Amino acid sequence: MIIYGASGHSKVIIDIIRSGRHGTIDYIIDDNLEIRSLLGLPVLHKLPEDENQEIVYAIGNNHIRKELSEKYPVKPVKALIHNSAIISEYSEIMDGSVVMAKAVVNASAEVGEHCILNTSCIIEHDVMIGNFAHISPGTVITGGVRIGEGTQIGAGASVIPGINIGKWATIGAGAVVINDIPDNAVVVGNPGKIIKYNTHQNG
Ligand SMILES: CC(=O)SCCNC(=O)CCNC(=O)[C@H](O)C(C)(C)COP(=O)(O)OP(=O)(O)OC[C@H]1O[C@@H](n2cnc3c(N)ncnc32)[C@H](O)[C@@H]1OP(=O)(O)O
Repeated sequence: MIIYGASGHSKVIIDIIRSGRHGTIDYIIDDNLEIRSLLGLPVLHKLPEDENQEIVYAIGNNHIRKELSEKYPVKPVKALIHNSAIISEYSEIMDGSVVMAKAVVNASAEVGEHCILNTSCIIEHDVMIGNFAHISPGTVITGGVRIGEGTQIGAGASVIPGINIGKWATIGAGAVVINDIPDNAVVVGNPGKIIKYNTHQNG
């Protein structure tokens, strides 16, 4: 398979793949011509000509990950899951998503395409997560929470059961979300309060 992006995030994805079960990495692609290798892998600067080549978008920015996946509609990889993650057989994680070490996904959770479930996040039962969302390290997403497309939940944040969080919102690091959150809202603190709204540029 091919990794698109030679960033810190792609280093963690390399670790997922090397943790087992996912086959081999052919090479990495990046626009930056100065980057020639990453963690012992070659970095090339053009897309594969074979449309059947599987690709994972190793880009942390949710908007850019979406734009790339729409611009280059090559075959996304099946979800990449670190060997130490605990994933219920009754959950679903869609193509292109990545699940870092020690993440937990419980029964009846549904995770969309090209999501990031970062290190040690907890996705409880019946949670629904839209495409291109990023659930940062150490977060706790409790039962029945819904998270819209492109939303980022910051490191260490918690969301109480049954809350609906809209699309392209940002929940700050360490926030505790106790109310429904509209699209594009930026929320910080405990209890979580809206401080502003994302535009495409800052979100
Ligand atoms: C593997 C990895 O690294 S995954 C990466 C995980 N990334 C994260 O968890 C990052 C989450 N991002 C944050 O928490 C950011 O601070 C954001 C998105 C909430 C806000 O960022 P910005 O838009 O740059 O806001 P800015 O820094 O200007 O802060 C605005 C106000 O909110 C406050 N604030 C910002 N973040 C937080 C926070 N997490 N908790 C409490 N207050 C906060 C600031 O103190 C400031 O308050 P003031 O106006 O009274 O001075």
